[in-house]
Amino acid sequence: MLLIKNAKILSDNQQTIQRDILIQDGTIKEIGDNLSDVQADVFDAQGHFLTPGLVDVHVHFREPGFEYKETIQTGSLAAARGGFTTVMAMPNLNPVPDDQAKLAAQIARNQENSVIHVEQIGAISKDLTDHTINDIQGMTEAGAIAFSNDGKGVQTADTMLQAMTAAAKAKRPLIAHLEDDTLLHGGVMNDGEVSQQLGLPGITGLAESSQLARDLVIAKVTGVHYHVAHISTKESVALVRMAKSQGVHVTAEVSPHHLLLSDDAIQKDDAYFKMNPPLRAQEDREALIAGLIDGTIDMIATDHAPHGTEEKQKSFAVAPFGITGIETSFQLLYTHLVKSGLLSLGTLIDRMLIAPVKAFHLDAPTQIAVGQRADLALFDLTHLTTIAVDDFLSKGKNTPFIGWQVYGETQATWVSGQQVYQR
Ligand SMILES: NC(=O)N[C@@H](CC(=O)O)C(=O)O
Ligand SMILES: [Zn+2]
Ligand SMILES: [Zn+2]
Repeated sequence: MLLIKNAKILSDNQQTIQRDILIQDGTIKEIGDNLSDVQADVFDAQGHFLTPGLVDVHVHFREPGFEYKETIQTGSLAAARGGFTTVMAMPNLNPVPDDQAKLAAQIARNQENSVIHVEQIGAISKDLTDHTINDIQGMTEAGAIAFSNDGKGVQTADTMLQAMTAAAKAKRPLIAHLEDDTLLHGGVMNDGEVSQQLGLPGITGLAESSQLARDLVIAKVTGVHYHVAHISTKESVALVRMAKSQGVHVTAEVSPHHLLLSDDAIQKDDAYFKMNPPLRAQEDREALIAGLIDGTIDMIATDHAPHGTEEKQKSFAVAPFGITGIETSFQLLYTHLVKSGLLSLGTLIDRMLIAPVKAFHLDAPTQIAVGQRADLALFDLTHLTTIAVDDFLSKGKNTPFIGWQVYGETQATWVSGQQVYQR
């Protein structure tokens, strides 16, 4: 038994109230004032903010195939340090989980090596590239939570139509990484003034939004739950807003880095700022924040994309796309969206927990209540700390947020009442 004393939790009317929480057999048994239990281990939360563990629908844990970047173990420990207790893992692995047996093996591997809950996303098509649609029904039966070719765009309307039809039939969401290869022209960062100044080839926002427009009309016809990964442009936000108003079953996620940075933050050739989609213009960033506030963008997902330090220290032109993010997301967003007055704490928790659980029908608690599984995270909202790479549990040290000053440091994380992270 575990007794968490003096925790601040969100009340029904979005205020924080101080409570003690008693946990037995992995479940919340009692919530009250001045609880005591002689048999329980006591954890003093010291007035910090306690929430159900956060949920991230977009992470890359790299195992199997790229264990030098991350493993399921290091990725899940990093997630726990970020206050996350449930994540959805992308299938750009080697081998790619693209059939029923491989998907089942990947689920077993996740379960064996992770300290948190990891749901597995299956690949849409063979090797994430050619046009053979995988066995969506078979992988659904093996436990795939959704389907995506993340890392690659689905290039043809025909492939997308087949994939959406199969996913709709299997009642599984289809997650789109939007990227039209014919519009890339070798680009490595956002196409604009900054790319011109740095002499780096640009990626037009049309590579994302034109494919999104195509997908939304196909999604409407098929009735699939269509989810937009890492939305990055103002045109894409407008398209999702319009599609929602027309009853398309569409949801969207935005990453912390697209909310907090734009391409003008890139002042030199530094590949820690290189990710896909790229950091866009200031007006795109503003549209993303507005979309997050009005609910056009349903949720925040980190797109935690760890890479080796050596490969990320290469030039922008050749380094791999992607930044690590799961350990820093809550504190960055709390500091720069909540403390700054743009969002309430309750809305941030909605976008990082409640909305993802609802959209993907995940088995994860969304409130601190008696009978709920004790997946919990404790954050210190009052002390300022500095993001330091030496503190990372992820193998990936590649983030442009190193050195940023933030509130909201994780103090502890529990999964089913078992502590999986302690500051
Ligand atoms: N986001 C990235 O820049 N990279 C991701 C792939 C992806 O999410 O598209 C990766 O796997 O490294
Ligand atoms: Zn992607
Ligand atoms: Zn990704």
